[in-house]
Amino acid sequence: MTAEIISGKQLASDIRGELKQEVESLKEKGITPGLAVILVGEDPASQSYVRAKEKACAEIGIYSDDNKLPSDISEEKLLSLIEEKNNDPSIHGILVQLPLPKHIDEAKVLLAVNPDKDVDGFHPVNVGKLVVGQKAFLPCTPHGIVQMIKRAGVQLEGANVVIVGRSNIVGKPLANILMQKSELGNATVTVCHTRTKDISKHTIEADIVVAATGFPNSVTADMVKEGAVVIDVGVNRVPDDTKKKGYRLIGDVDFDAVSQKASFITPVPGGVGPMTITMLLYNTVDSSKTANNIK
Ligand SMILES: Nc1nc2c(c(=O)[nH]1)N[C@@H](CN(C=O)c1ccc(C(=O)N[C@@H](CCC(=O)O)C(=O)O)cc1)CN2
Repeated sequence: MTAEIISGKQLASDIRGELKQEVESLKEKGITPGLAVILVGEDPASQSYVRAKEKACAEIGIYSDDNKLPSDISEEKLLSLIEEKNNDPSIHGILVQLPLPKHIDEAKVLLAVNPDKDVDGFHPVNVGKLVVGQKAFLPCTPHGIVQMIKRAGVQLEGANVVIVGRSNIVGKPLANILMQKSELGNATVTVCHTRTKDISKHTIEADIVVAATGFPNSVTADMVKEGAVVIDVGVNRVPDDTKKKGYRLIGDVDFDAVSQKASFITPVPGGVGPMTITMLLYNTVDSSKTANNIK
């Protein structure tokens, strides 16, 4: 079997087209969705994600308020910038790019964002709402993954999903979305992690495998069953002198071998990554509508 590729790039472009139209009609009502983007430090990957987010905002007409802070900024100054954005009515979404430098307490920073502007869905209030099945901002990567699975026509209801990775950004929220009694859920979910005794024992039974380990080739062909759907969340930079940037990107999945066995697979680049940014745009537009009592 050769897997069908689920193109996150294509799906992202379709959804961004829909969002662009929605933003145009909001603007006719005098509403411009606004996103505050906060980047601390000079991590090259974070800089590139933030640039991509700002570009995506510009493309669909969202106002992006760009805040680049030095890596040695104090926690106090960062918290006061967040407070300023919490109180700014032109801002409907606030995102603090992660990871933060070691001297800043990430939990404290995420707690400082007004939950109503928390378009990353990382505030404990939104995390809690998701767990108990209340309406909340869904974290962007998990939401993007679920949209890719659904729009590929893959049945989630009753599916056995195995997520490899238990991060707060991907593994845990994805498990919670997929467990919901909703159209985005009704799956049976297993989360594997570094202390799982035999990861293959779980993945080999899965209808859908999500690899979010942060390590290249951590999901191999012998770990997945024939016809499984495989979603690759990894973005790993591998040195490559033949590339202009000096590296190439690979995921967490052994793509060539696994795509000979899977029914659907996501590529890296061009898979989950572009959907992460798209769902951020979606949450920002949604937040601007909620702030203006528009359904
Ligand atoms: N505040 C947040 N911080 C982080 C998040 C997040 O959702 N919110 N997620 C990740 C990084 N991330 C978004 O911020 C992200 C990762 C990857 C991509 C992406 O488009 N990847 C491309 C390749 C891009 C490249 O050339 O490097 C792809 O996979 O095709 C977008 C966003 C951690 N931090």
